[in-house]
Amino acid sequence: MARAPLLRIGKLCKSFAAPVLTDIDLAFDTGEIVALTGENGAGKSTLSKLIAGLISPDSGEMLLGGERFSPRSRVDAERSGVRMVLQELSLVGTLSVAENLQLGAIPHRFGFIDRDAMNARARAQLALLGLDSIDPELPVSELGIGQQQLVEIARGLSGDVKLLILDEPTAMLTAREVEELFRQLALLRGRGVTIVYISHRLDELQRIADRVVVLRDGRLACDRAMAEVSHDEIVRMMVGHDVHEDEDRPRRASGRELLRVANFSGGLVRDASLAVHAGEILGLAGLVGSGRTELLRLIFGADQKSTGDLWLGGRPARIRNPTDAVAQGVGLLTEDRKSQGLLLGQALAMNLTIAHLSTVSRKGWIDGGGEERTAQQWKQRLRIRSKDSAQHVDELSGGNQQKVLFARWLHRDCQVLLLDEPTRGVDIGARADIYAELDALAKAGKALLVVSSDLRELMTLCDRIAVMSAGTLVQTFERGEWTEQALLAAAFSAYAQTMNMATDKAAS
Ligand SMILES: Nc1ncnc2c1ncn2[C@@H]1O[C@H](COP(=O)(O)OP(=O)(O)OP(=O)(O)O)[C@@H](O)[C@H]1O
Repeated sequence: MARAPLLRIGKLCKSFAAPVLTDIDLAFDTGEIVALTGENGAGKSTLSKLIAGLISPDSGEMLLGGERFSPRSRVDAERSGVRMVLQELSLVGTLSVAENLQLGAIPHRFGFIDRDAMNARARAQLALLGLDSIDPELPVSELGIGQQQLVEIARGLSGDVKLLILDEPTAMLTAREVEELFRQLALLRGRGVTIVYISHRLDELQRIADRVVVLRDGRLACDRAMAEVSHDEIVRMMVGHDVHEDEDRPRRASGRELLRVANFSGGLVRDASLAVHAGEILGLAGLVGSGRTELLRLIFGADQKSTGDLWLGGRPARIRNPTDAVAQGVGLLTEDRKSQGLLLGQALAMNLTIAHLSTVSRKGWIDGGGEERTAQQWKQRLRIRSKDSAQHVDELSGGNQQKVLFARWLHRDCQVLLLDEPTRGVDIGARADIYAELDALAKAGKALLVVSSDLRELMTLCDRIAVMSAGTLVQTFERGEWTEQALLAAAFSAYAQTMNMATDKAAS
């Protein structure tokens, strides 16, 4: 007799202003990894939030282990063994790793926090993901962003977990951390945990998942064994057409120098020098934590440099803060869209135009009609999905939020654009759209400096790639010169040197 699935979903529907999920029928078996994918705004997070009790369906039903399952809150779902790790980090930076792991259930003894018990429990939780090297007493803010993401996942593993939903879990992880996560997920599957894995990275899905579920416009477009479907078929089911990315195009012709930095130091960054010319895209590769984001922030004036000189358009310039940067034609698309970029409680239109208010205001007053026309134009051009341009950005899907930030800087029409992980959380079709926009910007004579953890992305987009390692710019490659292996070797080089020095010292 066939075993009943762990979770069965029948005719599930959810609308906000418009239908977001329609008649979803699905079943998840015990101990399988299911890939959940689809375009930005297709309804993946909404489906997961329904399962995890964060929101309630309008109609339809769920059965968990054969019993009716209608969680009224996240805690309610967690009591039944259903947990979700959200796309955005929700850790409290000032609290320790252990405190974050046990928020809401911190052990007490004689009325005082029992730190030994708390740290011991935290160590056991971290060990579940092979994170034995993380000190549970460290404040979370002192961990790199990849490690914070892993702590967030470890938190999802506390208690008795039957079903674990991971929303874009690898967006901020290094290749090594991804491997470790995959190893641990395979172990969890072996122990009978069902894992729903949401991602736009199809290569990862193909490696890890047993089954693939594709949502398209809130409906089920595919539910098949992963081994039966090809990469191209999944893309077609997601976006409705083929998507091609061209890694072999020639180098763009570049013009005069628009940005030069010399001997920049500050934070992690040491003595960094580079130049970007009109019409070219310079990539910044390196491991997570190598100082790429920090370098962009120093250039933009978001962090203060200790040394360094800067030239814009060939002239010496000073950028003391982001306002200075924007006034001088320099924009920064941030990696952490929630804390550093988006105005969450504000309308999409406002978020789009905030960096260039003079285009939508007259005599100091916002021209509502102009703002609306501008917003419509960008919505169409980047295919941003929202009810209307008054919708608050926190109601948009993650990928659509990213497109709003990108549109903001396109609208600002900067001469120099710094982009940190520009396609994070963006679906495959939209990614190709963003590549085309970046290409058009370069062809229009802008200078672009792009940080990405995805080497294939840099190899597709860039004319040159500079590699950072442990805070230093170690090598720059021209298009045609690089290989994936050479870029990786450069990214590891400064760490390898430090290790060799430490080994030599220990030996002598
Ligand atoms: N609280 C809300 N209020 C109004 N609309 C919402 C709300 N939450 C989600 N939506 C809408 O539901 C649709 C589906 O969003 P959802 O976040 O589920 O998409 P997704 O497939 O997870 O996208 P992504 O890949 O970008 O994360 C979007 O159009 C979004 O604007």
